[in-house]
Amino acid sequence: MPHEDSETMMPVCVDGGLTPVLNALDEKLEPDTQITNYELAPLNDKSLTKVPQELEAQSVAEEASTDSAFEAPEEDVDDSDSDWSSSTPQGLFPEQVEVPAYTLLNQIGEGAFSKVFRAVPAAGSSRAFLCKNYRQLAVKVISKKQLNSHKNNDKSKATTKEQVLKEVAIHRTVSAGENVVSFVDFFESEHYFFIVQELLSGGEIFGEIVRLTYFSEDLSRHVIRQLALAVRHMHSLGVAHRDIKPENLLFDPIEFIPSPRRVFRKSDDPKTKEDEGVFRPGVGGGVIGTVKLADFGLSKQIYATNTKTPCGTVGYTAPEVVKDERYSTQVDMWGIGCVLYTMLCGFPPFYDEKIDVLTEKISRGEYTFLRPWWDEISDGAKYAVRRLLEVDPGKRYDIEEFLADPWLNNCDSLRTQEAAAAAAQADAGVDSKLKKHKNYSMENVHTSNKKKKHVHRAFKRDSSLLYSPAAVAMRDAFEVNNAVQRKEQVTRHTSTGVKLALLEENEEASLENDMFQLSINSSTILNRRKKREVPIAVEAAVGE
Ligand SMILES: Nc1ncnc2c1ncn2[C@@H]1O[C@H](COP(=O)(O)OP(=O)(O)OP(=O)(O)O)[C@@H](O)[C@H]1O
Repeated sequence: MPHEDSETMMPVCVDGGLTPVLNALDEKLEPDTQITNYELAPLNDKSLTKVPQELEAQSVAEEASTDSAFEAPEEDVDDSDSDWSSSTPQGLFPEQVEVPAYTLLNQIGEGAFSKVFRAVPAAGSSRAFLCKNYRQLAVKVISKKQLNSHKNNDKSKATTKEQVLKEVAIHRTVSAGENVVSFVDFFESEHYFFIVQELLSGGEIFGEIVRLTYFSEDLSRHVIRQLALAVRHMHSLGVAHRDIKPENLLFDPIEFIPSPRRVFRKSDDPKTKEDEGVFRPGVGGGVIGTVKLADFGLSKQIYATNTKTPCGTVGYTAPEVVKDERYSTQVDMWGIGCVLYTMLCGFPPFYDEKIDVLTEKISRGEYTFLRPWWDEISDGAKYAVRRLLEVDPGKRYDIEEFLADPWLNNCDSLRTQEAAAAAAQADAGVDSKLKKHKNYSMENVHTSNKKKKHVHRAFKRDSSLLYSPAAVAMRDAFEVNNAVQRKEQVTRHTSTGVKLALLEENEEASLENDMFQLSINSSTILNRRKKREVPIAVEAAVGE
């Protein structure tokens, strides 16, 4: 039942909102315990099947003495030198001491306050049962010290913990979506928060765009459709992701099958353009199979699904407010448009070295289908991009409209001969189709099921590509773009006089941060990047 408090007009989250979940999480916090294990009641079918109730039974602190019916994962075969397949830790990580339930194998990603590790449930631990469903996992480790050093007053400290809990609550809420990275586990230790998720071993779609410079229409459609399905799931639950970008799209790799006949666009340099490989309808193209949406750090519940009432606004349910709230999810449609544009041509729709100019271009929706890069891209694809990059959120495609778009529903076309040949090759046996790709170190990864000896691939990408000036510029463009979109949403609320009760404190803080980032108008992206702490490799690349 919705909780209404029309007298006080206090922002109380309605039934189905996240506040009850957060409160429940908060009550579980025991400040004096070294490791806090949150009891997370499953919120969806997927987490029910993948995170059984045993998860709640034991404290992670009890690991050493736990005598569980642990079925040790079978050893991998011939994978000792592989980053993505080895079950041997590739170092002793300081974080490991505080997470005995999982064995951290190697670091695979990094965020502003976090590191992400490939991991396995520790033998004999209370999480060992997870081996049945997950051969490997991704453990996001958020450093409390780094979080807190970002802010310097007590109120903000509380806010940052709240932000982490909110990310967890939202991730759990949306985790059942087919194309959403599954949530597995969450707990806190003295120095860290740990968010455990399913592992997508291909890494980020971002890396593939950089490597291939652009995707064919077939491959773009394959990726964007899966992103759209993830977004539909989130929107159906009243949640907006608000940070859609190629870095937050992860994929499971498939075997690479080289194109028997390369087709180049006139803007390509045949000497340097990487082969995308054969596209197989229903499977994927290049090395990209299943695609899933990750990172719910900026996600927000917009409305409760049962009432469609704006979340956090009680006693204020005028139709225009509800309409406006629903428009909030339209931020994601803009994000989908930017990702689609970028995949099709290899560069983002909005870019300028000066942030104030870039901000202006984004606000006005000023982009073009630049020649010669867009010359050979179909009108159907351009139409879809146009409908997504519509400045007025009311006119912009919503998720259902996009999923019905003719171009998106064009059957995965072309190259049927190649697809048939690929299928024949696949039938001929696994080993014969393993092809060496020059930009990858390819490793065979054997699953724990020795009977099937199913082989899939893990890839090590040439990381220098990820810090090339073009790659850094693309990252920056998405970062600024998403911040502008979030800001526009709030500005629209304010200017239409709509009550901003939905802006919780932590969101105001992040908004301020966005505003700060965008208010340094005279900065160029280059200067701004230098002001932040960035990896040395980025600086080096920029300095070239
Ligand atoms: N489930 C996963 N499987 C594989 N890799 C992952 C997974 N989750 C995260 N990563 C890798 O770690 C990176 C950082 O993760 P994530 O985006 O969740 O961290 P973050 O702290 O929210 O980052 P940011 O500061 O950019 O928002 C991802 O971009 C990805 O490369």
